[in-house]
Amino acid sequence: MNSPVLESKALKHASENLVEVSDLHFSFGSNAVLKGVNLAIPRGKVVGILGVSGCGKTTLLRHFGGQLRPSRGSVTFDGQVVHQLNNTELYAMRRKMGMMFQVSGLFTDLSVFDNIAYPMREHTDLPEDVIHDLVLMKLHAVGLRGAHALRTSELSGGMERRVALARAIALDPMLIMYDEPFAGLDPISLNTIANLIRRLNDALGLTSIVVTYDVSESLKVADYVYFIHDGVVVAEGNAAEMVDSADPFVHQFVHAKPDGPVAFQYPSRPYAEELEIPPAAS
Ligand SMILES: Nc1ncnc2c1ncn2[C@@H]1O[C@H](COP(=O)(O)OP(=O)(O)OP(=O)(O)O)[C@@H](O)[C@H]1O
Repeated sequence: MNSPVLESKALKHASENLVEVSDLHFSFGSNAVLKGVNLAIPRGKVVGILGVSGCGKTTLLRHFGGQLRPSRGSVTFDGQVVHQLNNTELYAMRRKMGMMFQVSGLFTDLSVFDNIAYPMREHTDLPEDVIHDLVLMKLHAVGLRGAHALRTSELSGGMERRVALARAIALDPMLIMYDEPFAGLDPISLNTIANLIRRLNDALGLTSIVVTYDVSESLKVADYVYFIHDGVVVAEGNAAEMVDSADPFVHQFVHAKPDGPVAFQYPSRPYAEELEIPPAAS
């Protein structure tokens, strides 16, 4: 039996992490995407989840919100095992999570104001005058209070993403998940989004997960990063540890080397065999 000291340490550890992923497995048909992911997201931190395109980052995020069900292992959010929740519990849990995707998903026929007000009107009984003030506060936080009357078609890509960010924090979530928040942005907008991720996390007491293939940006904003490759976590650490890491995978990724553990060449037969060159006579 565990000693009380060990037990209390284990409990303390559990409560320090808002999300815990344990031995997570998931396949799309015969395509095994997650093959035993283990990671923890501590409360109050910005955590980066990095990996090449197609390595399963989005699939992992979809387990956090319970949109996908693991074939083995589990995701625990705020002490609750996500795949064990019933629909009502799942719905309540999702209200504690905000999401911002690469594609903003804003309603194009609504104004900026109404896009932010939408989740408040849908999920709360707040009176309109309170919603009005809250929407302006959320827009102010992303620097776009003055843009509240614009239609989303009038926004630049960077502004659109900031509106999506304001909407993601509309219901004061505990956790905010960003899926490729930097993709396709010009350098200034990219910096703005990166700064906002950090500032909002700290000012609002959030926990943030940034899923991306953009190593340099994520190392600037994240307290801690995990590298995913071939369905498992292959490296983890803080930004400084990752920059100095001698691990071949991390080195390739951080220094953007075209070849390394992630091969430039798609797997193939030996060149000589393919070109049908006969072996040299001995
Ligand atoms: N709905 C789906 N049905 C079948 N296969 C899928 C589905 N969604 C993703 N996949 C496959 O699962 C694997 C992981 O995809 P996923 O989108 O999670 O990767 P990712 O790391 O987020 O990539 P990206 O950075 O390009 O978005 C890929 O091989 C992809 O083709």
